[in-house]
Amino acid sequence: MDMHVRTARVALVGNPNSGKTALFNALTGAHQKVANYAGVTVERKEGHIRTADGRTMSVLDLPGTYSLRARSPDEEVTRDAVLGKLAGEPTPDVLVAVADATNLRLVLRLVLELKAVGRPMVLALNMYDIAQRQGLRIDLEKLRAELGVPIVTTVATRKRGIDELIAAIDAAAGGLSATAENAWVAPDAEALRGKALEAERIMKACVRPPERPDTLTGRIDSLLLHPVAGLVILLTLLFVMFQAVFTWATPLMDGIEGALGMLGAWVATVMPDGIWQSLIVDGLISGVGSVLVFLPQILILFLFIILLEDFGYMARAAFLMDRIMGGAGLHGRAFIPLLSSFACAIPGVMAARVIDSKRDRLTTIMVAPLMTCSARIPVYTLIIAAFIPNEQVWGFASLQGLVMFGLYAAGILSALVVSFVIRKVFWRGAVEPFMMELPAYKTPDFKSVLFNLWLRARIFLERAGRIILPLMIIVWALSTFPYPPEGATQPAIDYSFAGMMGHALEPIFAPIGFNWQMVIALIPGMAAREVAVAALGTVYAVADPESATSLLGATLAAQWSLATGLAFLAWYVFAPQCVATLGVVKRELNSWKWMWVMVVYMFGLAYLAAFVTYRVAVALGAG
Ligand SMILES: Nc1nc2c(ncn2[C@@H]2O[C@H](COP(=O)(O)OP(=O)(O)OP(=O)(O)O)[C@@H](O)[C@H]2O)c(=O)[nH]1
Ligand SMILES: [Mg+2]
Repeated sequence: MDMHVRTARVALVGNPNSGKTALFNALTGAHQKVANYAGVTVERKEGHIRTADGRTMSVLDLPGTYSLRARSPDEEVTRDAVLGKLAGEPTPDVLVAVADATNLRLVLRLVLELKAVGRPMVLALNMYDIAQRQGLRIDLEKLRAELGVPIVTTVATRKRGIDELIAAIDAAAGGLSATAENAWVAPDAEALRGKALEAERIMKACVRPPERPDTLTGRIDSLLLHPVAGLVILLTLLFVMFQAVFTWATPLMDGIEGALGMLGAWVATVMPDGIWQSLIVDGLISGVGSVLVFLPQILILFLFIILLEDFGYMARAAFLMDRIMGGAGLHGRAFIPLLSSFACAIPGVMAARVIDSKRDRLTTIMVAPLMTCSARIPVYTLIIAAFIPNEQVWGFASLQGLVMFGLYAAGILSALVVSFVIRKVFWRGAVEPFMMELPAYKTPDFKSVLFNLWLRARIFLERAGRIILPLMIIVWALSTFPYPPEGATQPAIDYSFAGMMGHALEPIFAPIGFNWQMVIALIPGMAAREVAVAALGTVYAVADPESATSLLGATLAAQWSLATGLAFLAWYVFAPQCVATLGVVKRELNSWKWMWVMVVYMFGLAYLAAFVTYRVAVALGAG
């Protein structure tokens, strides 16, 4: 086959955290997730490069690996992609080995393994900016000669060396025969040792360490990883984060809330009273708007997370938590999936692919949805703002921020307890020690932080449009029709379909203090957690049109007892109210059984927690 007719296929292969995805984004203009810890990418992703003369090549971004002798599911993806064994996918024409230039020792061994595959190869020495800043001297000529592959230096985050890399890939693709067989056979321990020695020799011959070694990382680490000081710093950071979520966001939220209230009032004056006005004001503005208000808080939380990720702190936090997690029976690498679950359990469950042991992976997936995902933020903040007084405690901390902190802590603690129980009940055996490499500290890049934040905002807004909006139209319709009979004495909503459903299910939820309006909200809330907030907005707006233009929080504070509000919070720490997560759990574990185990145990915990909370609160006089 003529290589210049068919598009060449390129695969990016390298150690974890070497910048493969950053390079992929720079080459293709994609926006895949990049973060400063190992194991961010767990799936193959495809994109396209344009060469200088306008042809295209396809590129694969792959999970990081140290060897083609794959151990975990994500590493298998990389091995199979390199060897052309991935279903429906031809062997790549060119392998681009992506190396962290400051950490060549391990990647040289992988390069030697990749050479044995017998494909044309280019070595990208990425993070060259850091290598130069550290004063590391790499003899590129000698390295080229030793390895026998073309070498390009790159700085993926600044898009430096990208054109040169494309040219080198193009040149390597030009000279190949399309049918070359893969010469690779899985190396035995002996062969691997040989490769390691060879890599060591090349390393000595070509790389001279900096004259003044970098002591800053060591100095920062001795503080941040200190068993006592480190934990104090971690807790302080979390504390500041949750305080910020409440204090910084308030003015912005007030602004959005005010604007939505004005919009509703304006629509009410320009549209004639009646069904269309009710749909727009009660269904759309009150429903969807009650969720949109939470955008500032979500962005503040993500700003913290993105900054800490890029700086390289998250891997240190994992290191600090390792003893605690190990004690609870969690695998060291479970930290990454659990961390991702703070954004959303879906990427979290998928990230569990970095765990090689099947049982450890299952345990991690089973507890990942207990981490507080961002869809819970609207629920938590709505209820906290309505029921927890906006007071200072100890003179400096906001009580609302502390409650939020407590809810996050409850999620983490319950994940530890549940995984401990799974270990004790289902299987025993040693937990693998923590083996995550600590990345070098990096100053977060202003532009990419802003960009990541924008991506987050977009996800949130898209969910509001794609999931919440259509559901709110349904909730509105169910709460409006059928109309009450002549001479009805109760509010109209009592006679609607939603009212009937709510009243029918109310007895199940009465023991935990939920009223029928809440029951109605829980049903569409199965689609996604924040939908419950939107549904409450619509249900209360339909029930009392006067309240449509006032704040949902104020309505709830007037209608619910404190005990009910607290029980609702407790419910949301545990309830598995997200069909998308359940779908991903089913797919990743390839098992309906475990998905149902998750549904049952999480609803069980939710009911129990809400029950206890409600009863205790009532007993203390908050009923
Ligand atoms: N200074 C500097 N930072 C870089 C460079 N390339 C990547 N980074 C940063 O290095 C970190 C890791 O980058 P990723 O692209 O996520 O690494 P990866 O190889 O895809 O990692 P995995 O998917 O976990 O295997 C991120 O914080 C990037 O911003 C570079 O050339 N210079
Ligand atoms: Mg990646």
